[in-house]
Amino acid sequence: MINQLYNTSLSLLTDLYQLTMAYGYWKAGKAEQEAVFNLYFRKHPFQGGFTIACGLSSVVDYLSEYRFSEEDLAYVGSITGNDGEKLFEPGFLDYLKNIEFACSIDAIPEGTTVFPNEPLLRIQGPILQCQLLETPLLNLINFQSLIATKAARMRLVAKDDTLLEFGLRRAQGPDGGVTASRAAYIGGFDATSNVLAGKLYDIPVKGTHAHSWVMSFNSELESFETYAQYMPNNVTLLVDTYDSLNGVRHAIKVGNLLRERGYDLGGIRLDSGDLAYLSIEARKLLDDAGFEKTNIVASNDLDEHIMDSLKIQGAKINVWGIGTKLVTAYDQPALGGVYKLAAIRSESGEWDYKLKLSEQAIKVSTPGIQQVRRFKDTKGFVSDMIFNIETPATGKATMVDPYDFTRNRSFSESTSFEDLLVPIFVKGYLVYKMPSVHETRDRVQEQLSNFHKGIKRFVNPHTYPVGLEKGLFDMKTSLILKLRAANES
Ligand SMILES: Nc1ncnc2c1ncn2[C@@H]1O[C@H](COP(=O)(O)OP(=O)(O)OP(=O)(O)O)[C@@H](O)[C@H]1O
Ligand SMILES: O=P(O)(O)OC[C@H]1O[C@H](OP(=O)(O)OP(=O)(O)O)[C@H](O)[C@@H]1O
Ligand SMILES: O=C(O)c1cccnc1
Repeated sequence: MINQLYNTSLSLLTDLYQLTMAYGYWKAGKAEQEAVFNLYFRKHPFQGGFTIACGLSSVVDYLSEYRFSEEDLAYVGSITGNDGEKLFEPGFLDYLKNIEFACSIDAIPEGTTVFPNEPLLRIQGPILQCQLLETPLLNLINFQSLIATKAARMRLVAKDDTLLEFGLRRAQGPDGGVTASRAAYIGGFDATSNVLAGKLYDIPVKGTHAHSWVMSFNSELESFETYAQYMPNNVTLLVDTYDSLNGVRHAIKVGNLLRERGYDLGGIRLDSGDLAYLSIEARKLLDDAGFEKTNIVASNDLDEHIMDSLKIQGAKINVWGIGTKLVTAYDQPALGGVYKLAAIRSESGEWDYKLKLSEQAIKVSTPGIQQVRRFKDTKGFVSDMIFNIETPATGKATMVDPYDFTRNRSFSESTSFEDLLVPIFVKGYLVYKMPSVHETRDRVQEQLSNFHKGIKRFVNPHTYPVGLEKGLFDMKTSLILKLRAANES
């Protein structure tokens, strides 16, 4: 079943309602009408002050193979409605068969720090294609951005310590495990225990051993000696099977044997008990025996908050093994990214801007062909302005807080900036060279270092200013008024 999952075409990795809408567009003769959608989220995960964009590489892979196979079409053709009759006409299946991906996509590169309401992806093309892509694009970006963000939070606490991702066994299925390993690496982890992710994504793989190894021998010491004998260049010994500090003493004995053979004791791993107390005592034992360089690895349901607490308690842990709470994003298992229609090309060739109303201001979508301009000064990034590329500000740019129009900021023409969205596909052709996973990982740290530390704290983080360019704000406001008036009567 699992092999079958990964050998299949993934065009049907969408919700049925995307296909029914696509059918409707096709029947109404609107399939090729040009549309623009934005993919964005409304709130940072983990009550944090930043999010890391991740998943674009999977989007590129997905779209590079985008086509409906004969099997896909046979299945779609077999879907029935409430009356048991086929939902889709053969002519529509032929249309799907001949689909060639023809959209243009602009996106914020993976590894960039992003904020609510900023389009991570902008998709422009035939409305039928844009519609079919809503679900897979959200699936790919939401989860990976969530995990990269969680990992980046752990990196902030770990500082220069080593972070190992151990999550595969607790992950949300095979793909949840493999993509989480990649996103965790991008977010700042150093290695994963997930061998398939290592092979697929060129991520370093690392690991220790389990309790079962120790339990399979008559004594802990014998298990350590045997491990060291066969893998002298990879010895990190799990010491807590029976008694952690006694385990450390056994590890030191094995360390001395290793030294006689020209090797060294790489580390010990603590996996239960009071990790602050045990790591401090273990450090003393190791140092007193001359093993100052031996690592102390800790694992056991860790997250950024426990790590923080352990650091405050003076724990002597310098390698952190983290699984469940990272790869399942335990305290917030989903990023609420959405995909909203922002414009449709009218018959006269003009853009007809679109907006979704809501009772809640935060849920009113923003129209326009959006780009994000990130302004910076000598100390780093200062604010982001979302603007409509069809009506860019000339001269001084004014940015309005979308939730309080009395608050605005102006930027002179000389303020330096960077426009975040870059072309990925132009009318179906890939024009973007995907950076390596290692470059993307570096980008995360480089980006974060340019933001004020207030957005990186865990408790009541500072809200980084993101606003709408005044022209776009005014256009949105008048569209809201127009739609409210039209829907009142
Ligand atoms: N000094 C500490 N300060 C804060 N949290 C800690 C400390 N030491 C361990 N923890 C965390 O406390 C949680 C539970 O640890 P606890 O000692 O209760 O379980 P355990 O050692 O796994 O128990 P068991 O021996 O039954 O497996 C884990 O998430 C662990 O990471
Ligand atoms: O706690 P996490 O952050 O999820 O990290 C992964 C956990 O998986 C292992 O435990 P498990 O009991 O599955 O196997 P073991 O016998 O190797 O300890 C490992 O010892 C960690 O405790
Ligand atoms: O290598 C390890 O120590 C490891 C791997 C997976 C899960 N827990 C621990």
